[in-house]
Amino acid sequence: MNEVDSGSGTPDAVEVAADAVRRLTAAILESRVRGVATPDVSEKISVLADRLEAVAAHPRECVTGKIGTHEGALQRSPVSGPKNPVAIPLRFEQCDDGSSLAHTEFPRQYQGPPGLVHGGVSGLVLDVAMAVANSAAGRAGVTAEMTLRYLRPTPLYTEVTVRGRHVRVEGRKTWSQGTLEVDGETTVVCDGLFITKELAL
Ligand SMILES: CCCCCCCCCCCCCCCC(=O)SCCNC(=O)CCNC(=O)[C@H](O)C(C)(C)COP(=O)(O)OP(=O)(O)OC[C@H]1O[C@@H](n2cnc3c(N)ncnc32)[C@H](O)[C@@H]1OP(=O)(O)O
Repeated sequence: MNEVDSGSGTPDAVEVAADAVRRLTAAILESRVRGVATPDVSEKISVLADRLEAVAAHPRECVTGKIGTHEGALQRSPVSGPKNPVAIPLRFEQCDDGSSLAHTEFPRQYQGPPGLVHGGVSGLVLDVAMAVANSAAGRAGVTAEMTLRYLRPTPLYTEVTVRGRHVRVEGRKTWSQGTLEVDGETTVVCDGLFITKELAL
């Protein structure tokens, strides 16, 4: 089993900052924070945001490369990216049979119904799990269709196993399947159709 490249091993300053923002996001959502989120704390956070925004490149300058191949795609991904503060982040491994595998716990910021993972977030994660398996099979492409079946609730702060596998191909079409599992039980199944396409971004 190989870890799919989603980080350098030793976190760099951006990864450390992204992780701190992730913790901040979860903490801001906690009701207990209301008492300490004084104007002073809020102002400090806003000052930092202003400072970084002032030196950040325009978003359009950041987008480079081709889908499935460009360096850092997984590092900046909204699912697996250690450099992306909105990412969980998930560390995918590629199994010997080509499927993708990751283990995670979803924190508060991914909540849908109380205590449960938002269904759209499950879809987001499974899209990437399938895309990683497709890329490993040399079938990078874009998502054309996803059908999600929510079989059981997926709880927050509980270990969730994420799997993606490549099912079959026909011309430019690739069918794949992804699952979320908790305690060995499948909570969400996603069937996806991907169309092979190189994106010149
Ligand atoms: C070692 C491992 C390292 C891995 C390291 C890298 C990992 C890297 C991970 C990155 C993870 C990012 C994963 C994000 C994945 C997204 O989020 S992609 C973003 C969401 N998707 C999109 O934006 C797609 C938008 N749609 C489009 O661009 C176009 O509609 C499409 C899908 C490309 C199709 O357009 P097209 O190229 O003109 O193709 P077209 O000729 O219309 O159709 C081709 C065939 O597909 C069929 N088709 C097209 N659309 C559909 C549809 N919606 N439903 C059913 N059939 C369809 C057509 O009927 C046609 O079938 P045939 O006639 O050939 O039988």
